[in-house]
Amino acid sequence: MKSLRTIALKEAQNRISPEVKSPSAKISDFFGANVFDKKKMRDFLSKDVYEKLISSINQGELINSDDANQIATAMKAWAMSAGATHYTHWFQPLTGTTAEKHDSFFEPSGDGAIEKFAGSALVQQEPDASSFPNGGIRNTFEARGYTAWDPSSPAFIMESKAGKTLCIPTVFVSYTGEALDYKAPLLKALSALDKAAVDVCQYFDKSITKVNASLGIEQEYFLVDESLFNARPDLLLTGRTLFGHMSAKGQQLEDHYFGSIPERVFTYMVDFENEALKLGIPLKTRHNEVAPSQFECAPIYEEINLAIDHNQLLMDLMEKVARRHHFRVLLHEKPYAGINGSGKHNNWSLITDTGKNLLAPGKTPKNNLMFLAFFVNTIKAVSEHADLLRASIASVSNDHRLGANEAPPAIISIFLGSQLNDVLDEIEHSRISKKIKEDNALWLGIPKIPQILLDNTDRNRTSPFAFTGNKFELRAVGSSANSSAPMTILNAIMAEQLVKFKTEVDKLIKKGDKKDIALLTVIKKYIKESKSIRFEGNGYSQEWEDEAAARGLSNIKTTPKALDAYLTEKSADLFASTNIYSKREIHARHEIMLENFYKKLQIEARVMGEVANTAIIPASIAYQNALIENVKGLKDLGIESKSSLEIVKKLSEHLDIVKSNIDAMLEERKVTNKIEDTREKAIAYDEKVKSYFDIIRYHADKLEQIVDDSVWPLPKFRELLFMK
Ligand SMILES: NC(=O)CC[C@H](N)C(=O)O
Repeated sequence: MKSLRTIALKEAQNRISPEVKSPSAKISDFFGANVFDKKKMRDFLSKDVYEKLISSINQGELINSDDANQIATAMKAWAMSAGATHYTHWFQPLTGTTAEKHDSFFEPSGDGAIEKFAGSALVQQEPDASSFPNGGIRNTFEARGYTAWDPSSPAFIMESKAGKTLCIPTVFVSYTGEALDYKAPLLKALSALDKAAVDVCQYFDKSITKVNASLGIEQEYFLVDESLFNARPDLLLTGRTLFGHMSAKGQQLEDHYFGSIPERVFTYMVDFENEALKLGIPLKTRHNEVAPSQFECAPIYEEINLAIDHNQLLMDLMEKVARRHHFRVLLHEKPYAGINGSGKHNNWSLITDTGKNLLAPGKTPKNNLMFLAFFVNTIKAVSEHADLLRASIASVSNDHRLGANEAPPAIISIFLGSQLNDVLDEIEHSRISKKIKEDNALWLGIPKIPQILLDNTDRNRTSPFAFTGNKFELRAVGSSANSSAPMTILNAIMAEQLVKFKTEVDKLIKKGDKKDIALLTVIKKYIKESKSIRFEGNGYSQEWEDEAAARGLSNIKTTPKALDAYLTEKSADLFASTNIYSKREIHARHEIMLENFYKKLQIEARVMGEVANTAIIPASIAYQNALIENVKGLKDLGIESKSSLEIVKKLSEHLDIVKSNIDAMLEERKVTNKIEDTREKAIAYDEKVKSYFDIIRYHADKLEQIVDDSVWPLPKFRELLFMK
């Protein structure tokens, strides 16, 4: 019988890409075609209701049930005119993926049938899905959960060959009102940030009434041929390779990054981009990434809630469209040990309703004071809550990625670039005279910030949080993550920080300081207090680990311990003051994250055992048997040959180590599974069960290098990485 690998290799060699036709040569012709956007709202709604909906989107005003009915009817009319038969609330439970439960518009009525979609069905639903992670919040006897419409993210139509579905973005909360998803806390953090930032903006510009966070998400991913993927149980079940010797050629020639995009991949990219563009996802960039078979796409930045919905939708689309091309997309942070992993770099900024980017240095010194206020408060916020930010990007898969191959280390630090570092140093050491009467004299005290910063594109890739000219880039986020987790924290800590800033500035003003002097005094104080978080050097070096320790910065390398930061008193104060998590909610989330962590390791350990026992060991023994025959045959002929015998012995050595460690790991799992406390269990999985992975893999990979290539059961790295 032919092995799955042999069949897969043959299939992978004969791929023909499906034909991809763009709806139009001009993207603007079809951009947002499947979105119930403002233009369509205007077409389908009365002027009065349209305006109410817009003010609900902008100001969060409530929509009454009559208006909700009208909006639902309009949405249904639009969706049906586009061919949709069903609708669903679309939400982001704590599984990490998106969730949907379709209902048809169709309803039997009297002697016929009608298509119906009531306002109540738009606004709220009760998915009878009691099996989402809830960390103990929902017992099965009170399993109700509600999805509630988020008007700030427009409804859209998901297309598939077999049908179309109207999707309504929603939050997901329990019967008792606790958040069970990623979106609800994010919206709360954004609202806290809006208020705090507007208050600070008032020092500079009274016309600002709203501040939105903006986000541009770079998405890295790997592609692998579907047949090869299916022949690797580890990829299929865990999203990463648990075995595999690195291919002789990997990324050492640096010939993949920004290289010419392979035709088959390009066709796939155009296909998913078209789907994304129709859904209003403003994709702009595509390129080869550093590792072989690794790629990246990036949209233009958007309001943050929308940007995150779009990224979640994009990941779903990328996976769906990949199947049409006989590809599988790997969103795992580290599918292949030894080469670059994948990140989801989050480019974050703050934008006012007057169109000003608060993290862009201004043209005039006055604008620069405003910039400095937001810039320095960001640094201060991160320095105060570095551990929580670290926790927010923690996951079992990101643990593999952090600290190597252009991914930042677990130590949170901020890279500013030399120019802005100099500016902050100058302010720190300047003397602010309280006697200054003339505003102009004060401006002399503020160093000039060059309007065009030096080219910042070649930035420090080892920094978790880097300033890039007019935004901060949180590079630590993993490629498979829902950005809401870190963005909820980033916006919440910024909100808390801005409130504190305002309190301090107001105090000085009350004492008689001029406003600008008060602002500068507090900014200067923060620069001093947050100095230890700033770092420009190589984040991978031992010197940095040592220096960071001396500075008192944490370096928590693994998830179960990093997650502790969610439960500190400092974090509890933050969650309470910004209203993003109740105690019950954060404990539930903490529990869910720990469970997710150990369950994924449990699956990996099982897959390792299974693949080693049923594929690697049998293939190695079969080859060994052939060699034994050979040794015997040679002996019969009176030929003295050492090489076959040596290989037989080597095989035995590696086989024994693989087998004994698989058995020992199984025993360790049995013990670990009995641990009741989730945190302890997660730590035991990490420190005990996982500690077997390396040794098992090392010897299995040695076997791969010895056993006859034609009988090796698993597609090899060179095939996974280079066949496309
Ligand atoms: N060139 C890059 O920016 C590589 C980034 C890297 N892939 C990461 O894990 O974040």
